[in-house]
Amino acid sequence: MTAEIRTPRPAPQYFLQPQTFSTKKARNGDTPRDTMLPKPPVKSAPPISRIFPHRPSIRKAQPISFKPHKNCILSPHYNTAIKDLFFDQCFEIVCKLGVGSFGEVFKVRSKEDGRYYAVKRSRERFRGECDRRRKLEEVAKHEELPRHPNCVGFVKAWEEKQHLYIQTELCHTSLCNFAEHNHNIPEQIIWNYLVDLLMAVKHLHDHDLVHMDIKPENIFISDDGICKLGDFGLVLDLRKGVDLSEAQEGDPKYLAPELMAGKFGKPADVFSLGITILELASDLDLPRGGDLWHQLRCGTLPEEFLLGISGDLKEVLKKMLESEPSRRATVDEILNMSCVTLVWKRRKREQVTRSVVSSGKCFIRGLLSLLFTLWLTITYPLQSLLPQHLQHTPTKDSLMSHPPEWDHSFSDDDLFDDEGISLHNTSLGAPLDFSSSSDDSARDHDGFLIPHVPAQKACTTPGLRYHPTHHPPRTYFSNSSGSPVLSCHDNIFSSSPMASRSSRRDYEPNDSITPNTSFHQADEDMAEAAKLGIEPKNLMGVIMRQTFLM
Ligand SMILES: Nc1ncnc2c1ncn2[C@@H]1O[C@H](COP(=O)(O)OP(=O)(O)OP(=O)(O)O)[C@@H](O)[C@H]1O
Repeated sequence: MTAEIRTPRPAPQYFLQPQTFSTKKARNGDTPRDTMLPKPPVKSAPPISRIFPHRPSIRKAQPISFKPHKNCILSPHYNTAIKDLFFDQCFEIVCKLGVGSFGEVFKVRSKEDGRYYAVKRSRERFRGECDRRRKLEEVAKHEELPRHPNCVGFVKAWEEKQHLYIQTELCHTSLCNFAEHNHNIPEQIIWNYLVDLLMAVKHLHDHDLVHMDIKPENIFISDDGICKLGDFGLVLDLRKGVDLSEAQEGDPKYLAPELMAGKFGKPADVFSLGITILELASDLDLPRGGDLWHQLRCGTLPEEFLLGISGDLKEVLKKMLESEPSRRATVDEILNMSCVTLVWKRRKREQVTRSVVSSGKCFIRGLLSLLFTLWLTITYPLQSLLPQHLQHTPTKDSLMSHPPEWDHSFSDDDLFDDEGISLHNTSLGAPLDFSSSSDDSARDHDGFLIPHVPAQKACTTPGLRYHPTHHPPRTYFSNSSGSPVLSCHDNIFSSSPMASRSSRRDYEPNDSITPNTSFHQADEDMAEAAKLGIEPKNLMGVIMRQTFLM
């Protein structure tokens, strides 16, 4: 028998490929970064009715929750007798935010609390019970994650007409969109985002959860510039033991090398975050495969990726992109690096300040509502003691059924009251005089009392002519968007913008008019009013209006 002569196997060589990365700036947004992800293949499945012949069709929206004691009422505003979808009944759709492989995401305004949210609606109907269960997994994973300021907050989920809806906190944009439209991002911002994301990943890892799909598309930026981790569809719960048949790896571009060998664990998130930050800092489209892809996973960071990046950031990136998972730094180790700790402490301070401010706002809102209720409780019984014609004080009910009308599309006319008084001219400085209020002519067309305002005190803006009539001047306060939102002295229940335009003003060209008075100004006005002894009724008007606006 002749021995088989074996020639040595050739050493592996990567195919030489044209470079698979380009600068984002060079593309200048002309071509999309990646083509839209393809829809999942539709296998020619038999109709659902044939697979589940006896499955009762669910017509109404069904809440989805995997928490045992969660209140399962979708919304008190939902009328199941109406054919309209729960989504249409309870939300106003503002715009479509984006489309992913799973679904379409809409910016919506909840009719229940008036706040804005993002609602993701699955693109395709459930293709059977298995498909439905798989999609609902995302809800279970999102729900089990404890809340954190650097993770996109989950609100609720429901299914209707074979579609899954997930309502979450609304963010300003995704990191992917941000990077597409912003080049040469200052390193300070990159440090901020890195630390925000490290805090999010730390939160997950502290709960033995692994995200498994960290990439710019799954990272969001809030209105106040905070980076938040989202899309928890692939999260692995290490406490439940990793079932490798269930585990799914994310986008190959951000994939940790050990995942190719089926080693799932926390270091994979560190690597994906490292690639994400490298992409942001270098402004390059990183490769999805090929030579460079392998180089990045062998611990070699090509110099061309690191141009213009500070030494500190390079060091952090090298630790995060270590090829061997056991040698790769953990999130805690990175957070403890002195250059990161500095930013971490600052971001934490900012976080605390933000939460104190928002708690303060909530507290003031609660206090003002309480004050208003107290005021109603005290004044309502007293009213019966007043002569009949003075008994017109609005009740809370009438307030709710006739909320103040805000005119957002205000013109020059709106900056002046009927008598030509600048609305900026805070006439709260003038003490109100109810002495003539017993006269019917001192009531407006709705029958509300109109206080008499002495002209000299009311008109303090030079260059404005004021013709005192029975109408009081107004003070407008602004909301954060700068829209005029309330007027103080005239009765809020009759503050129709149309009524305010009933007569023309006299306007001098050199009038210096500022359309709005800020809340800060409003506080000063209230203090001024208190000094001058303004009636509580008017103060309560101010308080109520502020309560509505907070
Ligand atoms: N909470 C949110 N706030 C603002 N915009 C959002 C929010 N969630 C999603 N979007 C926008 O919608 C787009 C699609 O969302 P998302 O990536 O979550 O969908 P998806 O179907 O889960 O995608 P994929 O599974 O492919 O990651 C995002 O790129 C983003 O622009």
